[in-house]
Amino acid sequence: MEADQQPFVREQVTEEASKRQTVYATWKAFRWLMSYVSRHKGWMIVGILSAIAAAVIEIWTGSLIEQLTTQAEKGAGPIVLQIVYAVFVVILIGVPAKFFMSFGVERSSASAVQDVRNDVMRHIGKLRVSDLEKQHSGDMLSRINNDLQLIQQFMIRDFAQWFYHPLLFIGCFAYLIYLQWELMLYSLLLFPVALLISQWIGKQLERLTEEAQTNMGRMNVNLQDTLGGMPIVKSYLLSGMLSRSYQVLLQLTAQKKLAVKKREAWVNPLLSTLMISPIIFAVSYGSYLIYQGQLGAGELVAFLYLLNLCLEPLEHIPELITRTFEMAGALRRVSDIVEQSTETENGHLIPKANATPIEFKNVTFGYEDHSPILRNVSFSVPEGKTIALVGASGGGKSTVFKLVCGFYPLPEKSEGEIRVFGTRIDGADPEQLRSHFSVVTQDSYLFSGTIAENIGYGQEGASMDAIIEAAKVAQAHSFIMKLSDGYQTYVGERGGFLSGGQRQRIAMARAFLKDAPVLLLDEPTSALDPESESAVQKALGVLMKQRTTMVIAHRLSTVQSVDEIWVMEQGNIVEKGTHEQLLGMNGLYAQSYYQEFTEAAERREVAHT
Ligand SMILES: Nc1ncnc2c1ncn2[C@@H]1O[C@H](COP(=O)(O)OP(=O)(O)OP(=O)(O)O)[C@@H](O)[C@H]1O
Repeated sequence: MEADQQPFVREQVTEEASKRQTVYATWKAFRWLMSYVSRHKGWMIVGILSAIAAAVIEIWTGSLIEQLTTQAEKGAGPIVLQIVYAVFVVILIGVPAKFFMSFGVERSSASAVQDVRNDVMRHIGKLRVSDLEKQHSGDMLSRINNDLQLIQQFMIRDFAQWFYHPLLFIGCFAYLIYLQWELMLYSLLLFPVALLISQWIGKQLERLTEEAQTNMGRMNVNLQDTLGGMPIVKSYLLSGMLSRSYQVLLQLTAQKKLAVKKREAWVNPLLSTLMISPIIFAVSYGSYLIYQGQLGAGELVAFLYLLNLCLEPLEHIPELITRTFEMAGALRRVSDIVEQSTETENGHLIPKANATPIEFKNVTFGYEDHSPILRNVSFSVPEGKTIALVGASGGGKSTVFKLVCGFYPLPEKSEGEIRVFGTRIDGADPEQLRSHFSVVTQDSYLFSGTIAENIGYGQEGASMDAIIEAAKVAQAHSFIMKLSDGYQTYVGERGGFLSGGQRQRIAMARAFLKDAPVLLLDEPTSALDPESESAVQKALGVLMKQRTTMVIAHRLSTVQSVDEIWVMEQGNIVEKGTHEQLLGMNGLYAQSYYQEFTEAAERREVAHT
């Protein structure tokens, strides 16, 4: 029996622990948000003080009305008139108080949320590539757009109400207790029930909203995949499948949102009814007291006015609680982003004179701890030389580049080290590190914008002359000039309006402009037709001159003239030498070379027949 109960107990314990974690995460996220609000505390203080003033003015008006009815009952005409004037004056003072309550909090909250957006974006820019690769950009977008929108709405619409309504309630409540404590307590008989219901529902709404927001993130992921991979989606007839999964997510999100609305729909009328109950109780019991001669009719009128004031916040507070719970879920999802650790920024990477540009010493690395991709790799790339990395797919060639650029750190307990210009790169400033490299990959990324802008990204503030010069060296100038808008031609999303060869030459021009001492080329010509390839090869030849270069290549014919070729096999460098030396070794390189040579000859023969 005890053994049977154990899993149940364990489940309860983990549920308790996860609840505690959620509460802690919410509290931390809220403190994080408040740190932004405190940067704009001037207007926030104006807003909060005005909220307090507005609440005090409301209570003051109630107290004047109570005096008014009492004096009217006594027949004190002149005093009554004075009180009526006083009521008007106090009401007029209340108008600016309410304006500054809304405006002060809105102004400070809007600025705070703007800072949050900026900081979240900056933080994303500093996240580790290794962590970013594990998340989908669509989900990230959803957090930045949908979740931050929810937080913004809460801050602007609801935050000030948290100062105004509770204070109004406490003030009115205390005053009513002072006036007629017995009548007040009878009136509020059913009130705790309303508060309990709204708190219970609030928690459900928080959970449902978080689930709906998570689903919206997934919908974004789906949408981005569909739009981003449209040619593949269409050619593999995937649009039906993708739209079905979008529909499922949409339905799930709609269900969650409907569940939120359903709860609100039945709880709000119930709460409104419970809200009116104090008035009904007060009128009934108050009439009885008048009948008993213990209360004047005027006193009851004043009591009802103040009770109504007291109920106004109680009508809003449950709604405020539910919206706060809704916002808490979104806040946790946004603050999750800034909780993720960023790349180190403290170290410096200052090139030492005559130091080797790239050096690996006993580097063992795996994306997962248990399966190494590189095994005890050591090498150094001499200054001004060109080294080609070749080998079978999956051997770890691109991983070498990712490590050199510091995208993935070596494990802490690793005995290996990577040095760039003599300095260990772990702990080095990532921007300083990457300033030493120009990277050109197989599918170079072009940003939405013009050709000039895309080349200009190579060097901040580059002049148009420098951009044109770089394009000329990259063999791109002549095709750019043939385009209707020349350098101002819009390249489309990811450079979709240009051909593969044109995109590569623009990427090459960008690399020229960067003018970094080391070139990392990851199969820059493998996706090109022979004509584009020869143009890109020509550009590469100029780019590589007097620079240290590492080039990854699949086709061995493209790297025969480099200074040295290194063959990678299952995470090791197994052969090193010039093209001739490697052929002489008659090893893996020679086998691959002759196979490629034979295949090319066969293809030529087929083409001739
Ligand atoms: N981000 C990643 N997370 C997990 N595993 C990865 C990641 N990137 C690469 N790998 C794995 O590491 C191994 C080496 O990949 P790498 O890209 O370095 O090989 P490669 O020699 O450049 O291959 P190719 O010539 O096909 O580009 C592969 O088994 C690959 O699946």
